[in-house]
Amino acid sequence: MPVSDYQMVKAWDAVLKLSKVERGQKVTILCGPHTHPQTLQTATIAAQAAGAVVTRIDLQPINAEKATSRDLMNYLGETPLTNNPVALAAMKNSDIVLDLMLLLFSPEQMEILESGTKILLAVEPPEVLVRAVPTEADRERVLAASRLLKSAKRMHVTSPAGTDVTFKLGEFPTISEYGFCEEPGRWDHWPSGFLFTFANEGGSDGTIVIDRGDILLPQKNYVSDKITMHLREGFVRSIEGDVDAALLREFMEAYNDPEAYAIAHIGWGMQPRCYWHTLSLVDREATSGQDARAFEGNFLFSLGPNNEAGGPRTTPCHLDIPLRNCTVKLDDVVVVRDGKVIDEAFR
Ligand SMILES: O=c1ccc(O)c[nH]1
Repeated sequence: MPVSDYQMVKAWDAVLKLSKVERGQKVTILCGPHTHPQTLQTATIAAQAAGAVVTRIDLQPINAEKATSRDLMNYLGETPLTNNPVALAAMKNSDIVLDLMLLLFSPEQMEILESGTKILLAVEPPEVLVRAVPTEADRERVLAASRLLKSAKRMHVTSPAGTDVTFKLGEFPTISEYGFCEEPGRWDHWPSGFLFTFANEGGSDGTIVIDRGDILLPQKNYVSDKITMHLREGFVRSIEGDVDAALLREFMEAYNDPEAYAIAHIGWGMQPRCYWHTLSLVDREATSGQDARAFEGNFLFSLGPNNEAGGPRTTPCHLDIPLRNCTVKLDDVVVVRDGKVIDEAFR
């Protein structure tokens, strides 16, 4: 559904207020040729209305020859900010960067955050952004769940499709995403509403079955036949199935990088305003798939880089795979049962 400029400005007003953008603060808007013009224009208006000093930095895209699609998360790590000290200095001297370009998982992003600058990623189209404007209640609920995840030593995930996988936890921090940045040095992604940690190095073992209807990102498709992954000591050792499995194998082989098969972040979705079904309604290239990452009750696992959490892996191959109908246990507490979040577990 089309979004009016007025409605999008109001959405940015809410997000900037939740992110504590105050009069006189420095807001830098990072964009590129793929940035949605309405998102850019309304972000600029809302930042000015908040009394901020607004700078727009427009960077040219890179990696076209390396990626196999135009999806923003098809090739991670190197970004247009790599080897650009001018733009990096501007962002390290800002209070908040509104990232309408996508820096995700880049060393430069880490450097900007370490300087105390906040970064809010927002690359979904306006109709998704206004549907999932974040709230304080989202933050409270995700943080309640993250307190449990932070203390867990083991995650066990099962499903009727045949998933039975165990992850050892504790080496890496827990990352909460609720759509705004209220603290210096915080990164978040609007829309979101999910949380994850990273499995201990070498600490993932078992079987993951990607069932019919589960989603592959950045492919942004619902798999039509089961894909079975066998994991041992933190790496996917085999990917079995029919055409979907063959497509996934070739996608990963194209990176020619053994780190692409490493388990990365693992967690679950808690956003009731994001849905499993929306990917069936949109042009795949119009979204980065945040509905799929955030929908309530998914089990989301990823493969590839773990530098975001301080790990050693920076492979550009990054897969996010949300599964339905899973049961997720932390130590002996069930936090998701058959695809339904158990809020009582966090109280
Ligand atoms: O918001 C995001 C997007 C991708 C990802 O892997 C994590 N969080």
